[in-house]
Amino acid sequence: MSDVEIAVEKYHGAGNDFLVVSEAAASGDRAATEGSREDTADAPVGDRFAFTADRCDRETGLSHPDSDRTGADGVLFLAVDGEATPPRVEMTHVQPDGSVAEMCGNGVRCAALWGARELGLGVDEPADVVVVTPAGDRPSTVDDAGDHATVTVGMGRPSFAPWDVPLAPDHTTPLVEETVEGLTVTAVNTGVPHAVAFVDDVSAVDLEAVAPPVRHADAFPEGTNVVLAAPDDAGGFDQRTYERGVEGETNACGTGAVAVGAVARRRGLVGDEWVTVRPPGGPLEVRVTDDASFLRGPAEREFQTTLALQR
Ligand SMILES: N[C@@H](CCC[C@H](N)C(=O)O)C(=O)O
Repeated sequence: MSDVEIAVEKYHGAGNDFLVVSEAAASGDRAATEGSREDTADAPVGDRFAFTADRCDRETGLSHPDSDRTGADGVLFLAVDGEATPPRVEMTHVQPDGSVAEMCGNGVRCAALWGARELGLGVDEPADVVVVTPAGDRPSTVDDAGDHATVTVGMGRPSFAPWDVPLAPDHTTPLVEETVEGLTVTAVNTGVPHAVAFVDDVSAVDLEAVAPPVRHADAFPEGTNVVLAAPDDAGGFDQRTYERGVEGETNACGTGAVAVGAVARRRGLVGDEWVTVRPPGGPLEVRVTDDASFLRGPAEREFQTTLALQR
């Protein structure tokens, strides 16, 4: 066993926070450009799942004076291909429960900002970056790639189809406004599954109590995120999300915000325009059309630090 040092950064998008590990260090690329090959090994993190559970813990995980929260909602393992046009960032999002998320809207914004920063792009003019996820490519535009950026992401076409959500095989039609474990929800996949419940007031619901039975319901064989939405006075929506993988409420959920937009559009509450969705961590803009959806919001880099790992 030997000690290796790895660089870890922390980013967040509307308070949905992530540790970022550059997979470039795995191949030695980054070390080569920084002239410190001796400090890195072939893979920056040997056991990604143990690393994520350990460093994301809200009590005992990674803390830093430049961040007001210990731990994180997950780890983004990122690799950038700066030769591609536009550049591509491959994202593997490991969650605290050891699962790998197929998509993450806030994570994609952070990954796009990270990629732009790695390549020195997005400062004088907006930079296009494609984030590669298991759910497909997510074309992104990074504006103002300092520590605080605005990133717009093409989120693909939301699907209510039972096989896409996915729903259990006995569901042959979309699950729309049905009561599941006491909550009336509509199921939609925006890269990952969401059960969206429209309520009068999101803050009046005990989310930690009502969400787990829905998250684990038989209707959702791969589980689901559980989203509360309520129209606000300005034509937008308040949002709260209980996330699968984190197994708790997060400050924001980008795929969840798009799910709110998709369900609101299906209910005839909005059309194809941009609407504001407000999770506790700050506003996000979403737009849903017949064959596409978009997410726009902040991405911020909080700090970089070095960790010594035993391998
Ligand atoms: N926070 C995310 C969603 C991450 C994935 C989710 N927890 C799942 O397992 O489905 C977002 O911003 O979209």
